[in-house]
Amino acid sequence: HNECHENLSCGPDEPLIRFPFQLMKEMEEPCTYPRLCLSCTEKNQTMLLLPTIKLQVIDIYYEDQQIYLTDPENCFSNKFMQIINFVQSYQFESPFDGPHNLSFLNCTSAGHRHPRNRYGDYSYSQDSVSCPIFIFDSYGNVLDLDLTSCTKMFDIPSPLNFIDWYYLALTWTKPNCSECEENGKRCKWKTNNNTEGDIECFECTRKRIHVPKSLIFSFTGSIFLGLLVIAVFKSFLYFRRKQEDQARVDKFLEDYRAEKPARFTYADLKRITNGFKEKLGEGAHGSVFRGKLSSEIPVAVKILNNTEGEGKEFINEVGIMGKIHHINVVRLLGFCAEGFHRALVYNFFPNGSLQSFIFPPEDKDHFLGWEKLQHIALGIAKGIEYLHQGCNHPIIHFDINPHNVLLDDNFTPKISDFGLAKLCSKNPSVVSMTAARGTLGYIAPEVFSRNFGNVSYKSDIYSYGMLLLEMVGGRKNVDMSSPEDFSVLYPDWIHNLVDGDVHIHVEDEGDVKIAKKLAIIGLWCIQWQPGNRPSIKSVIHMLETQEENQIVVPPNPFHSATSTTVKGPTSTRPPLHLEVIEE
Ligand SMILES: Nc1ncnc2c1ncn2[C@@H]1O[C@H](COP(=O)(O)OP(=O)(O)OP(=O)(O)O)[C@@H](O)[C@H]1O
Repeated sequence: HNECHENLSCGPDEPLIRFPFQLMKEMEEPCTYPRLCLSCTEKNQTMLLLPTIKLQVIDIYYEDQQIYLTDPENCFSNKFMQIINFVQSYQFESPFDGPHNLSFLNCTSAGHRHPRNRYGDYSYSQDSVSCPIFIFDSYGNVLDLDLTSCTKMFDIPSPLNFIDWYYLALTWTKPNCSECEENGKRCKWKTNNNTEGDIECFECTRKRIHVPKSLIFSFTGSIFLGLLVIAVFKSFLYFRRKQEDQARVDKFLEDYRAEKPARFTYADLKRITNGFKEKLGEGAHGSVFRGKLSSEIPVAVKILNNTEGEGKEFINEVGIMGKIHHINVVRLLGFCAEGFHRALVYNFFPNGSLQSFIFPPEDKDHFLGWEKLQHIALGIAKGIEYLHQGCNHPIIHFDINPHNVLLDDNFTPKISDFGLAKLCSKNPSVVSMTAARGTLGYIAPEVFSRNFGNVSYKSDIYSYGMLLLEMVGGRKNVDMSSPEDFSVLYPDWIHNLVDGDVHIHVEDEGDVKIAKKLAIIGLWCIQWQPGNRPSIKSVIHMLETQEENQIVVPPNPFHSATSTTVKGPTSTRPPLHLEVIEE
């Protein structure tokens, strides 16, 4: 059914096919009343299918409901009865008013002009054998015909019109689509009609996909919402970036201000430490409490005992630490000096001091591992290098020991406790001392007694060496059981380790190398003569670049104070009851 197809036809010059006609395909069910069926030939001719015959369609005028037909075999007389039957049963009429006659002529030879197409091209044919009877319509034009060989058989009144004797013109009365067409509509057979041949009008509009309005609203709504979310997100990012910028500037300003330690009141400290609630530990100079600055920075507040030293420790710490900034040195954030209250405020380090991590390697639960120990040793050395050579005024710490090395979350060591430190002139090779100082076991001999040489930055090297050896051995380097007569235990033991006589617990070969390297460097650092100890730069160089077997093992100071022997355990020790020289 060509209900809406605009351009259905058998070929470019053929009439359009639409209601009430329908295009039949071959093998389709027979065309029965009220259907009017057309088919296409191979030569693209349009054929009207009557029950038993086919007539060629020359033209169809849908507005006038007229169809023009011709017989492809050019012999209407042969099909006259079928055509009459068809016209009557389908209620076709003649388009022209009034009765007229059809004359039947018997011709022995008749030269007819035949239409070849609907535009009036003609061809002549003469086939009086297959079609001896010629039908002549009284309306028709006979001028073109040669009827000399014809004899008239009979005349009959006819409902049909033959135009120019070769067109059959018919008007269909049913179905009548004029009403629908006047309203700009098309018509079609009623789908569930009881009376055959009934039609209904319909609008031939392009098929549209019906999208519910709600769907359109929700679609546009979601697009709008999406755009809104993107806009909000973008502005959120914009403002967050601005905030981050602002935070960066604030942090910079804060850091800039913090270049100099802040001054706190005692009330501030109370607030920071929440009334000195959480005590982290206690040292020789005071107690340390945990606290929090307003900006959520965790801090450790050291309340100094103000009974001794006339505030010297305090001045030392604030004076020195306020000036220095290094990743391996504790940062002094602030201080308090109010009446007799003295306090220092540092960054808080959750891992506490190195002392609490010095364990024998066998103690697997607490031992840090050799790699980490080497990393800590290197960090401390770099901190000392900074103090000795890196800042404006060289600083000798004088109290390097595991208590005064704090560890941050990543076990990066931070040298702390500058209470004994001394700011030196540009050439700190010789320092004047007023008293023996430091922590038992780590104090360089020359600090104890000038018999061993001048006090200098090499004193820190000695303390660092002892710290290294303690890290390797994981136990105390002095026997404190009889303080009157303490004995230095470590170096002898370490020498045995280096010689291979003592075995320490290691996981693999690499660990042995680290342990021996730390031990050898430690031994170099604790040479009795300050001049024999390496500078902290050489220590770093050895730690960073050299293999343990490339470093020469130093002489055993416990074998003889002046001995240059390189190897061999010793049983004799120099007297350790040295007189403290007051300067
Ligand atoms: N910044 C800090 N962060 C975390 N814990 C700290 C901090 N400073 C100190 N502590 C803890 O408080 C303890 C006491 O520290 P303090 O420096 O007063 O004493 P010390 O170094 O152990 O001894 P001394 O003062 O005699 O050298 C330390 O052992 C450490 O555990």
